[in-house]
Amino acid sequence: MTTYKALTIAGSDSGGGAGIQADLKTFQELKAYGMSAITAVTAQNTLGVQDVYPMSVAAVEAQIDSIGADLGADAVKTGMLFSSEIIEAVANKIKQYKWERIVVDPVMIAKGGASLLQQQAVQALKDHLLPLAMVITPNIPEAEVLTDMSISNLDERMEAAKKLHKMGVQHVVIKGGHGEGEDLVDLLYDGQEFLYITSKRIHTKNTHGTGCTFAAALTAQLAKGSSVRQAVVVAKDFIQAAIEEDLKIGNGHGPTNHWAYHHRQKENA
Ligand SMILES: Nc1ncnc2c1ncn2[C@@H]1O[C@H](COP(=O)(O)OP(=O)(O)O)[C@@H](O)[C@H]1O
Ligand SMILES: Cc1ncc(COP(=O)(O)OP(=O)(O)O)c(N)n1
Repeated sequence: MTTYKALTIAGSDSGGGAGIQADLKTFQELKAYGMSAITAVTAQNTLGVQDVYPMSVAAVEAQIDSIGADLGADAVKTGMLFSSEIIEAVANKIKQYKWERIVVDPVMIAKGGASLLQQQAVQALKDHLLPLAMVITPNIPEAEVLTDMSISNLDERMEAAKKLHKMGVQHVVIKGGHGEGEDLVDLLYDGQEFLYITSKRIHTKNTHGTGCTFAAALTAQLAKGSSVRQAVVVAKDFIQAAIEEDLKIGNGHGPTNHWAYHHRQKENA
């Protein structure tokens, strides 16, 4: 049996709904072996982010080296990177280990408004990491910051996807959670065609960590050899199940249910 390996380079969420914790749970549910390099520790729960403790660049590099020198990775996801120094170090390590299946989730601001990326680090993301990305998965506000345009309809989202593709990203997924209306569209652009992945909006406040979970599912599928298009479809099914069967824990925006997708697969088998 081949073991497929997925690495997440991201921040830790003590509440377990987003960040490294969401990524590792998702990798496990999709049968990819999960590994991590922690860029920052957040004190966080369903009510918000209480504190952020960034790791040193040396600590981030050392974790990646431990993995690169021994286990290797079939796909890599980046999440909260916090500073331009960490972004540059991560980009250099990705190049050093010649990792190619890279999913960049350009995490900027948590649901409660806490900043997870310093403002001055946006340029470093564009200069150093986007050209290495097989897929980038911004939500609408993140796509607006990266493209310096405002996005209020699907046409503008398509224009933003083209701009991001021109920055060197191979595939762009602009997620639709922050859009308007009952129909929710995640948009995939591969440089030639657009694919619209649609679903009904689920009315719940328990959406903490949806972006991390979606990108982690995508990464797990890429680690197993899926095409980007197939991986996005599975990731959408994974997050849909995780939101539909939310856990109703905590007093704020609760986490999604990372075992719901697998549970459904077993029930339908
Ligand atoms: N209320 C919802 N109902 C159904 N799917 C949702 C809902 N909110 C988010 N999603 C899905 O979760 C994923 C993350 O979306 P989004 O909220 O845009 O990103 P982020 O969590 O990074 O802000 C996307 O696949 C999106 O379609
Ligand atoms: C440590 C950490 N990383 C990323 C996020 C953002 O997660 P996301 O999936 O975008 O979900 P919300 O925070 O917007 O609910 C985070 N909160 N913490």
